[in-house]
Amino acid sequence: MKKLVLLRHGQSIWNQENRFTGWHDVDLTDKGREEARAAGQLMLRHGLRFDHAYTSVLKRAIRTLWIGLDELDQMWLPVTKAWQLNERHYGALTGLNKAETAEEYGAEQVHIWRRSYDTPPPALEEDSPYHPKHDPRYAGLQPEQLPATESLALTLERVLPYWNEAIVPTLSGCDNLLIAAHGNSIRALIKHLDQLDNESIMKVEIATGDPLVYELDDALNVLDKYYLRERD
Ligand SMILES: O=C(O)[C@@H](CO)OP(=O)(O)O
Repeated sequence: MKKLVLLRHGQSIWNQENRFTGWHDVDLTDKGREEARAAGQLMLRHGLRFDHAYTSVLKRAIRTLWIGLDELDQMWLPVTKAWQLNERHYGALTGLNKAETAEEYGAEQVHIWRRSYDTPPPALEEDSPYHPKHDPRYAGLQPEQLPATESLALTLERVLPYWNEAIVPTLSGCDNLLIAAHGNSIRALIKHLDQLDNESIMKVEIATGDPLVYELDDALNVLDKYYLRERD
């Protein structure tokens, strides 16, 4: 039996400030580091050790992974960083306060932007400093690969090919894999793994620093799924 653990990063500075974040590269708060440490300790207590780890190219996920692996004494682990595991791009909402945006546009509209399956937020202008074309970490990508906004559906369109082409071959050849990522890139993976329809995935929320375990057979069929804290 294989184990796949999905771990959302600990609280970030913009989570704390209640700002739309997406691809903006904001770090963890002290609380976020503590959440990452607690997640690592929880995995340690349950005897989890990994053969490989994946994360995004955003420091809140990378640092959560580092802290978790440090707790497991597995800092030596091979790690693959992939932009495809980034948070969904929040478009022109990036940096805005979520409560103030709800006051301006209405709670219903903001809920549609945040949780509808296929309605993306308004797109970023190309000259916005938040546009990924200005960020050297994406210099190797084609212009059409760089999002100016993303719905969950569009996020899935880049997460799923990466899952199939990169993660599945790795997972097929090992026992235990850790993915440290983001609320919406993890929701995209969950939609695929649990075969949820577009309606059901809207209700799925992912907490920070809360390891979610999938037990899989050799063909990567899901045998069981649980939050590790439920078994603590
Ligand atoms: O701001 C973001 O990038 C995400 C995750 O914090 O927010 P939401 O909860 O709206 O998906």
